[in-house]
Amino acid sequence: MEKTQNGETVKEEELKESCGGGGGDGSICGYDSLHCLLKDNLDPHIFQEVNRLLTGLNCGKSLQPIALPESATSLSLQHGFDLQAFCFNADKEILREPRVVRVGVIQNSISLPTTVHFSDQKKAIFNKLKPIIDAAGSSGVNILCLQEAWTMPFAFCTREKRWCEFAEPVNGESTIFLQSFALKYNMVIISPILERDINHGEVIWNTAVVIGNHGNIIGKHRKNHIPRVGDFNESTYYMEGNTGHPVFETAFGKIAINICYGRHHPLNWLAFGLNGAEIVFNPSATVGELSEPMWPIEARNAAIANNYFVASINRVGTETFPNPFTSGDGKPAHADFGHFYGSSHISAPDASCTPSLSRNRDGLLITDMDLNLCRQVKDKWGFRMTSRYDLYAETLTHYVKPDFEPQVISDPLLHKKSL
Ligand SMILES: NC(=O)NCCC(=O)O
Repeated sequence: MEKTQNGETVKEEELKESCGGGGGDGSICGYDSLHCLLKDNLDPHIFQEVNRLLTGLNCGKSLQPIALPESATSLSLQHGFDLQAFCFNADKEILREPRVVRVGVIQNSISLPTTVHFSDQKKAIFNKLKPIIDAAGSSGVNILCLQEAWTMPFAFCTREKRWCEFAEPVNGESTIFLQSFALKYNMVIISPILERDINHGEVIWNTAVVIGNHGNIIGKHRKNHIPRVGDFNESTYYMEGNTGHPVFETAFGKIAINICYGRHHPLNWLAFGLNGAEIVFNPSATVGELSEPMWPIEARNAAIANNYFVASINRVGTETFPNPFTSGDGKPAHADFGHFYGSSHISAPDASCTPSLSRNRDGLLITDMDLNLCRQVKDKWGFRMTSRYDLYAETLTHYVKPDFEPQVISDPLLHKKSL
């Protein structure tokens, strides 16, 4: 039997080949994303309704795409990266002007096999990113964020210490590389790297460096929560961060970075919100088998609960390592981490969200966001006002004490034998 796929007729067997998440090419049944799959296969009026439920409405409408300059679209065609752009509006206010900021996020696969010389691997990633950053810059992006540990393969599954050689100081090679783009395009750039802290015994951290639009280093944030799940053996390499929950006040708004696994921790999201973040970036590296059903939910929920925008970024592709490793689950040793499913997207405080970038291709997602929306949603829903922080402060104060006992009221009849 034959079916339609991306507008073309294909055999049903071929379609099945690329389904099931783990399907050969990493696509979703041959489609870049769930959004593309639904759009191509549903009647337009049914798709409109499904889309309303899946991605919400912003100021009463589905998100509108933005037209980008030809310089950006031609770079995406020439280099084969997904390029999408949308606009989040806010209501017009009487006293405040709109505060529209253009935000970009980049997802990418590594560029060379993990067996080649480390400096060649790093250089190849730099070269791959150049045209994507140029597309962002020439589109007028104000704040750009790259994916977690973007300079390297996500080698932490191996537990081999040699990958520590990818670590660099905050003012190292990758920062110098990005500073020139920040200056050229008047753009704030968030650069998540494996950091080596030279002044403190050469300790390694998982860090996001915030580069200002003048090419200056504004500061850094270190990943607060380190995964101990599946093949994410990151605690072998670095410790929980010691930078708290900083919000960086930039020329384009107040931003924060919640690095990858931190997205599973609602208090982590809350703390960035309490410090006044308007946009929280979540640079990540995660694989389909582990987290894909959680991916569209957690970021969106954080945006809603904390009245800020969330930009979620995940790398793409399957990375294979020289030596097989085990997952400690009794299954055979293997040499790849599984498929990093991309699907970067942006969520707004009003529960609307963009479609995702591709599941298997590099991509640049650009959104205009009117930051006035954050306060408008606060005023409408009153989450901050009704939050009862004093109540929870008390609960947590008790909980962290060694003599804490859970507040449980048992039914006195629970253990009585029935007559
Ligand atoms: N990089 C990272 O923290 N990954 C953990 C896996 C997950 O949170 O999905």
